[in-house]
Amino acid sequence: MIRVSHLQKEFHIHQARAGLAGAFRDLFSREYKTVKAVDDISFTVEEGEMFALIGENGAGKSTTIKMLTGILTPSGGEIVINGYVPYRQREQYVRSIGVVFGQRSQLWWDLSPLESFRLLKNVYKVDDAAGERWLERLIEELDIASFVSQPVRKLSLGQRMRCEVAAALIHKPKLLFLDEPTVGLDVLVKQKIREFLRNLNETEQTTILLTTHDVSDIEALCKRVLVMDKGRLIFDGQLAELKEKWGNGTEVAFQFKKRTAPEELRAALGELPCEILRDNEFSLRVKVVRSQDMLPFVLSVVMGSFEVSDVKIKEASTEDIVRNIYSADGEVVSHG
Ligand SMILES: Nc1ncnc2c1ncn2[C@@H]1O[C@H](COP(=O)(O)OP(=O)(O)OP(=O)(O)O)[C@@H](O)[C@H]1O
Repeated sequence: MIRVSHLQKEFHIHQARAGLAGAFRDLFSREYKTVKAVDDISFTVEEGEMFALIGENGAGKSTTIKMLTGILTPSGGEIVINGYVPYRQREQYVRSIGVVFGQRSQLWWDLSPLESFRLLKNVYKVDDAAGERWLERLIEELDIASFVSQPVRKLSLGQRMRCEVAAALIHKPKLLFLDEPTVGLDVLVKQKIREFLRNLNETEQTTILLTTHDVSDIEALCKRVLVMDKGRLIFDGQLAELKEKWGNGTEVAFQFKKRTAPEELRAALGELPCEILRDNEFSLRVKVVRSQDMLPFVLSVVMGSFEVSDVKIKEASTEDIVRNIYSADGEVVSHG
């Protein structure tokens, strides 16, 4: 459905010189700096995938989405989506996609969402019985019936966002882009929107790409995650893999029936690359990095060699991982 190869976008930014003399010189010759907002990224997406594009502020997510939706023309590389090149065949292409940009509305401020939906139906030429049934389904599943006839300016952010999602889907696109769809929303509205998106993906096979700063959006919706940093794609894979790669690993806390020294545990585990931490004489923690391979081994060795009264396994949360991806100074921690 989506094929992106060696995509690039550069911006040329005018750099103002300092002081009055600098401003005077700027009148005659301007200095420009080039910013590589998107720097040679490639990925493909199959129909029906639901995935997240994440990265810290300025990583290049919005620029990427703008190129994918045909708003910006790339400086280099190629994008083919559904057989279209977005920035070249913009008019036909936008009929096949839906877009929700958190900060930009598709709804007319002084009209009710319902009136906006009817106008959009005309624009997209889906003003038939099937289009009407689809709209009714959107209204029901997004639970917006009680306020869909009020002017948009009177709606709360959560109500408006649900209407925005309906507006983006009026023409039943096969591909939906969402840029920060849950930012600023309360937990219940977030849940409603997520449930709706999950169901849409399952029943209609809609391909969904979202950018988000909210880690719980990813946990709830996406198996696949793309991580951008300084314009480059630094990770493309399953959420579970991301946890393995950037998580601090998994920690297993053992409570022993008898006093047990870390050295005894080390002797039992041999050369296994793991860290052993001591809480007290009866409890030790084992930290493993590649948990999928290591964890069963650690459990069987320790349980087989010692008398254990309790075991607790603590996996890194996605929140921890995202925090780990960006170290305190915003640099990406290198993991090979
Ligand atoms: N129109 C523009 N002109 C000049 N520079 C731009 C423009 N748009 C983006 N940039 C620069 O490109 C880089 C990537 O920005 P982009 O908005 O794509 O990042 P982002 O990952 O979406 O960040 P955020 O999470 O803050 O939205 C930044 O350095 C930004 O300053």
